[in-house]
Amino acid sequence: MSPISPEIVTIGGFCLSAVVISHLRHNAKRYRCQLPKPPFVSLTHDDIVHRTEESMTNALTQNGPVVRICRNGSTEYIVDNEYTRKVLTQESSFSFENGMASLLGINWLFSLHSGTFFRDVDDIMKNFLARRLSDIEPKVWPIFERGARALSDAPPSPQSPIDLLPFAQATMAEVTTTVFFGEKYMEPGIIKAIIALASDTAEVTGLLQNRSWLAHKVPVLWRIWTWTSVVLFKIPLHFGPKFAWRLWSDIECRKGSGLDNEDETVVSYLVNRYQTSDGRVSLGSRLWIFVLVLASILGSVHQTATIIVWTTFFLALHPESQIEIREELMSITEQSHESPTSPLPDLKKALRTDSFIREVLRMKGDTVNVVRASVRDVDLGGYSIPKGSLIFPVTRFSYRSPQYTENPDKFDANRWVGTGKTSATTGLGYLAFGYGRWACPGRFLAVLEIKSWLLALVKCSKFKLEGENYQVLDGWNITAVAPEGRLLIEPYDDIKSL
Ligand code: HEM
Repeated sequence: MSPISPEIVTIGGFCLSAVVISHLRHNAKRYRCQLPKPPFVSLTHDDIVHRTEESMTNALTQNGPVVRICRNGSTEYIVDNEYTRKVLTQESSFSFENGMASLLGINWLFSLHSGTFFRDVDDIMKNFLARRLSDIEPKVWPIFERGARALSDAPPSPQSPIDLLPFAQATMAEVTTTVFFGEKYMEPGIIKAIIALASDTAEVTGLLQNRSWLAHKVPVLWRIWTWTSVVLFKIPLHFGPKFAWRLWSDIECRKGSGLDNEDETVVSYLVNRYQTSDGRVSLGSRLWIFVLVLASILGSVHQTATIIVWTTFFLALHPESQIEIREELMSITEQSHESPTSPLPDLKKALRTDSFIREVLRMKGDTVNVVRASVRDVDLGGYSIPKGSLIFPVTRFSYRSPQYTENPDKFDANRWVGTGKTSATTGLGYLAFGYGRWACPGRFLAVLEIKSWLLALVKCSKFKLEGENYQVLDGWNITAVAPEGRLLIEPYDDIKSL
C-alpha cells in the first residue's frame, strides 16, 4: 500500500474542515430561522415619548429580557441589562456604526468616502482633541464666565424667570469655535452660524423627531420633508457665504504647510490628513472636511448644551450642592492660581463638581441612550433578531441596579468623591457616554466644559427653578433633548472676591 503524502493529508484536512464549518453554519442558520420572534408589545406614541420609563421597564419585566416594539413605523428591539454588555460589545453580531447610522438616518454617508464617517470623526476626537485638552482649559474658562454672567444679568429681577437653553447654546458655540477653529473664527456671524448649524444637524438626524406629529404619523414624508428643507435650504443658508468661504480659504492656505502644533485647528489637522504628497486637497476631500466639521459641531454644541441644561436644573433643585460647589471653586481657585486678574480654577481638583455631574448623568432619567444594529441574523436570549434590526439596551435597568450602585434610586451628589470614578469613567452601571470600543470619545472635553459652566455659574449667582420643577419633553431622547423649565436667578454681589 502506498503511503499517503502529507500534502494530501493537509488538503483533505482543509476540505473536511470546510465541509464541517459549512454544515455547522447551515445548521446554525436553520436553527436561527426556527427560533421564535421576541414577544411583541404594542406601545402608543405617548407610551414611547411621555411614559418611556414606565412602558419600557413594564414591557421587559412582564415579557422577558428581549422584546419587540414598533416605533415610528419600524420594528425595533429592547433588551434588559442581562444582554446590555453583549449588545454593546459583541461587535461580530452588533454594530455601533450601522446602528447609529440607521438611527440618525445617515446610512447614505457610508456610500461616501469608503464608509469611513464614524472612524474619521472618532479619529478627530481621539487624535486632534485629546492632545489639546490641557491647553483648552484656560482658553474656555473666560468664555464660560462670560456666559454665566450674561445669564445672571439677563433677568431684570430675581422674580423674572429665564430660559437657559439659548445661553447654553451661545456659550457652547463660542467654546466650540475656540476649541475646533481657533481665535480667528471668533466673530458674531460665525458664532451665529454655528448655533444654527447645530440645530440643523440635530433636526436632520432625527434627534427632535419624537416631537413632530408628521414623524410619527407619516415617517417617510417626515424624512423627505426634513431632508429637503434642512439639507437643501437650511444648512447652505446657515453655513452662509462667510463661514463657508472662511473654511474654504483656510483649507487653501493650510495646504502643504504641515502641522504647526501652536496653531493647530480642526481644519489644519484635516488638511494635513487629506492632502496628497504634492500638497493638494481634492474637491472630494474638501467636501468631506465640511461634513466632518459639521459632525463635530453637532457633538460639541447641541449635545453638551443639552447636558448643561440637565445639570443646571438638577443644581437648581439642590441648593446645598450649589453651596458646596461654590466652596469647592474657592478652594481650587486659591490653591492653583494667585493672579488677581483672572484666577483659573484647577478643574482636576473639582472632585465634588465632578461627582455631582456623574450623579446627574446617572439619574437624569435615560431609559434608552445607546443603540446597536444586528450585522446578521442573531440568536439573542433564544429569540431570532433579523439582520439590520435596531436594538436598544434599556439602560435605566443598569443605572438603577444595586449590582452596580449602592442604594441606586437615591440622588447622592457626593457619592463618587474618592471612588476613583469620574464623570467620564464608563461602566455597566453608568452608560451616559456609552460603553466599549465606541464609548463617547468627546466625553473628556464634555465633562471639562460642563464642570467649567457649573463652577462659573455658582460663582456669580444662586438660582432655583420656577415652580421647583422642569418638564421632560422627550423621554426616549433624554440625552439629546433638553428639559423645559425656567430659572429664577439671584446674582451675588461678591463675585470679585472669588
Ligand atoms: C455630555 C455630552 C455628551 C454625551 C452625554 C455624549 C454621549 C454619547 C453616547 C451615549 C455615545 C454613544 C456611545 C455608545 O454607543 O457606546 C456617544 C458617541 C459619540 N460622541 Fe458623545 N456625548 C457627549 C458629548 C460629545 C462631544 C462634546 C463630542 C465631540 C466633541 C462627542 C462625540 C462623540 C462621537 C464622535 C461619538 C461616536 C463614537 C465614536 O466615534 O467612538 N460627544 N456620545
